[in-house]
Formats: sequence, structure tokens, C-alpha cells
Amino acid sequence: MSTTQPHDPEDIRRRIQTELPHWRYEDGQLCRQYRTGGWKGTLMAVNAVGHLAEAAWHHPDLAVSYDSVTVKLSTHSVKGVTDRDFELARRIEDLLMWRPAPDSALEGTPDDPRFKYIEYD
Ligand SMILES: C[C@H](O)[C@H](O)[C@H]1CNC2=NC(N)=NC(=O)C2=N1
Repeated sequence: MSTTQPHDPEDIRRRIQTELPHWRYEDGQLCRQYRTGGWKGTLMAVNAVGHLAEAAWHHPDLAVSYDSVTVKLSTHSVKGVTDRDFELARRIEDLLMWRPAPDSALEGTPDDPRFKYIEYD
């Protein structure tokens, strides 16, 4: 069952390990840094996250640099990490790390430093 109760730190770390291995628990928030190919990629990633946040009505803190964006999620109303944060983190991860499968009709971003968008890990 999904709740807006804050999870305890041990539970958060365990869930991160199994559900969101590229995320971490830091300063009471779920955090993840995405590296990009530069400013344009960073702003596209910011806008993609912005869309999800507005549709979800749950808004992460974003730290924006030339070639990275760091996403930090917590639930202000309960001053902790809840299922809202885990669910939005999952959506952000799936959206930003999505790329066409090898058998897709879509090509994906060309493997050329000139066109690098986001670092897939
Ligand atoms: C006033 C407004 O409803 C609240 O700030 C909502 C909207 N966005 C939110 N975003 C986040 N990250 N945490 C919240 O608790 C939250 N609550």
C-alpha cells in the first residue's frame, strides 16, 4: 500500500538498493545526479523532470550545472521520504534513462560527442 508516512532511514536505504541503485539517501532526501553532454542537454533533462513534477504535483529540488542536473526528493509536509518520493524518482529514472531498444525503429541519439545528450548508466 502506498502511504505518505515518512520511511525510516534503514528502510529507505534498503529500497534504494533494490529499486533505485543509482540514487542515494543524503540529507534526508532521495538524490541522483544525471550527467549530460552540456547545457542544452541539462535544460532538456530539467524540463522533462519539470513536466513529471507538475503532472504529479510533487516537486523535487533541482541543482543545475553546465553538464549535470541533480534531483533531490522529499515530502515537505511530513519532513521525510515517502512513497511519493519513491514513485516520482522511479518515473524520473525511467524517463531520463529511456532510449530506444536495439530492435526499435528509432535510432536514438547518435554515438558522436557532438550530439551527446545524457550519460546512460
Ligand atoms: C503547497 C503544495 O501543495 C505542496 O508544496 C505540495 C506540492 N509539491 C510538493 N513537492 C514536494 N517535493 N514535497 C511536498 O511535500 C510537496 N507538496
